[in-house]
Amino acid sequence: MPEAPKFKRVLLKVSGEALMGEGAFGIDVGVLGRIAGEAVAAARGGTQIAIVVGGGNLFRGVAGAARGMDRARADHIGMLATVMNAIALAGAIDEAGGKGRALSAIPMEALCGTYTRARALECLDAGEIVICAAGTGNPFFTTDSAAALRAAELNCDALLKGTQVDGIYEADPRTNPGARRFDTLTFAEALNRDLKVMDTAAFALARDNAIPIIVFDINETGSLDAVLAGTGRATLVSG
Ligand SMILES: Nc1ncnc2c1ncn2[C@@H]1O[C@H](COP(=O)(O)OP(=O)(O)OP(=O)(O)O)[C@@H](O)[C@H]1O
Ligand SMILES: O=c1ccn([C@@H]2O[C@H](COP(=O)(O)O)[C@@H](O)[C@H]2O)c(=O)[nH]1
Repeated sequence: MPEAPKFKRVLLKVSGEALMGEGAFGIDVGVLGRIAGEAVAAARGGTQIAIVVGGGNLFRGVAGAARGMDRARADHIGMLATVMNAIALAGAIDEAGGKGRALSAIPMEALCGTYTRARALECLDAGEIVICAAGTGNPFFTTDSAAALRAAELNCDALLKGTQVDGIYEADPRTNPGARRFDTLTFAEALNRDLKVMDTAAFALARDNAIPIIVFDINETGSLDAVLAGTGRATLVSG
């Protein structure tokens, strides 16, 4: 008999930047297909998957604001970037043999469904992979906060942050190659150390709702499967 999945339902945060692959901008269709395939395999294994996708491969509001744009408008553009990624990911999931359902926090019915909690839960229970687009639907937030929010309201067992690094370090490992990596952290430690891998609002929301966060490298083939099996290289934030 196959082993019961460790998690019944998870929220997977897919880094926008990861979708660039080796490129400097945009979507690498090969990377998109691999991530979609891994999500479909996980869903077939019995874990319900809701995804929040970032937009860092296309546009970040803070970058627009730094160049003189109004921050709220820049964030609107950033949220649209996440919708583009969500539509692409839903298509790749369909091509991988699953059913991808993009639901946007900002209604745009010609392109995808509108996110409501009830609709997302209905789709998840029907075995679909739900991609929550447009973040929280509000400027001045990030998709990490959106991931924590959706994880809480969809009663997810864990928030899996699939990013560009294989866990949380004492400082950004991409600019501090000597930084020490943590296998586990408490929420208090993560917040007190002001680790920049995820924003404070996201850590706090996950802590307040007792949702463990697992940070792992989504660029690594098979990493999602390993994390779901509890064997992957990752940092677990809990407590
Ligand atoms: N203490 C730290 N430990 C690990 N990574 C860190 C740390 N501080 C900063 N980082 C950086 O944070 C990045 C992840 O943050 P961020 O959420 O902005 O990007 P992302 O996951 O690629 O999402 P997106 O591209 O969608 O915005 C990592 O790739 C890493 O370089
Ligand atoms: O709730 C949200 C989520 C995101 N944004 C904007 O989108 C971009 C892309 O998201 P990342 O988390 O950086 O990948 C973000 O920079 C914001 O500009 C938002 O406004 N509200």
